[in-house]
Amino acid sequence: MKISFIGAGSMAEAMISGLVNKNVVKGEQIHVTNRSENTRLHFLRQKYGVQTTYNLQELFHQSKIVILAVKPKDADEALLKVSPYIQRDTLIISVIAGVSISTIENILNIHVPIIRAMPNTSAAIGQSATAIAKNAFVQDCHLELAEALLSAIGMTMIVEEEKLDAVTGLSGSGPAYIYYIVEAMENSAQEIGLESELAKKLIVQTLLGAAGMLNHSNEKAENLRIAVTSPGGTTEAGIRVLDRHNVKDALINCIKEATLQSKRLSTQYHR
Ligand SMILES: NC(=O)C1=CN([C@@H]2O[C@H](COP(=O)(O)OP(=O)(O)OC[C@H]3O[C@@H](n4cnc5c(N)ncnc54)[C@H](O)[C@@H]3O)[C@@H](O)[C@H]2O)C=CC1
Ligand SMILES: O=C(O)[C@@H]1CCC=N1
Repeated sequence: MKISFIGAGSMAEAMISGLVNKNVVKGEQIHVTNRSENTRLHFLRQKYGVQTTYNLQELFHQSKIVILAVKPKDADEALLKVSPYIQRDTLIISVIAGVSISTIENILNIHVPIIRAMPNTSAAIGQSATAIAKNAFVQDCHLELAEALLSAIGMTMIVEEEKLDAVTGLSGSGPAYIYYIVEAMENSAQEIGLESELAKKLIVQTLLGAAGMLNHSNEKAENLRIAVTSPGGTTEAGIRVLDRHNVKDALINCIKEATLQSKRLSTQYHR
């Protein structure tokens, strides 16, 4: 099976890394192109053994799956460029945020199966939370193919396309919110007198443990938080500061704003 990537940035690399490291396909079965940065293609070739080219005919020849991984602003140009090479039985998987299936259909102007997916960068270690939506030309065999591929980079769920803006705001961007919190934890470590290496280990295990608790216990996050918070204790003192700064509201607004931005992009790039 040959898989072609249009776009060779962070998301493409996360997916390539997940696919190759989980042995779903060999590196040489993956073909990659980007706009013009040959050094980036060279890097991916060296690291994952993928094939790279700027010859689109070669890229698409016998390619069963084409993964679109360019930025929303470049979608129009990239789709126009590749449209002459798309065959009716090519499965298109787009991870482009905020570009609707109908926009892709309108630009490609050919009846092809299209799956719009919203993964996140944890795909690199097989831990993406991915939601997918499909167009009318997607048959069971295409869905099976997409799920087999995407399950190698994490968990996949099928949703209505209208939910993908919210998915983008919540879990597509989600890793960044967590890293933002970790940055704050790392910064504080210095000030409270913990060396960065020790702090990093403690932080990462704390995240893994909390994620494991959320995954394996039947308790809601709120109850798990309450269980940590002894009356008159340290957590209570810390969380009081978060509440004073309305951090929960800020996070809620952050996710709503990211969702809105996905909707704005959909309008901006609608064709
Ligand atoms: N980075 C992330 O966490 C996630 C990103 N996405 C989506 O994935 C897409 C890619 O994001 P990143 O990898 O972060 O972007 P990036 O900027 O790292 O990579 C974009 C790639 O597209 C290539 N490109 C641009 N125009 C092109 C053209 N006309 N023909 C061929 N290649 C072209 C660039 O050369 C570059 O390799 C975006 O649409 C983003 O919304 C989706 C989920 C998560
Ligand atoms: O920031 C972005 O636009 C992309 C989509 C989800 C994560 N990164």
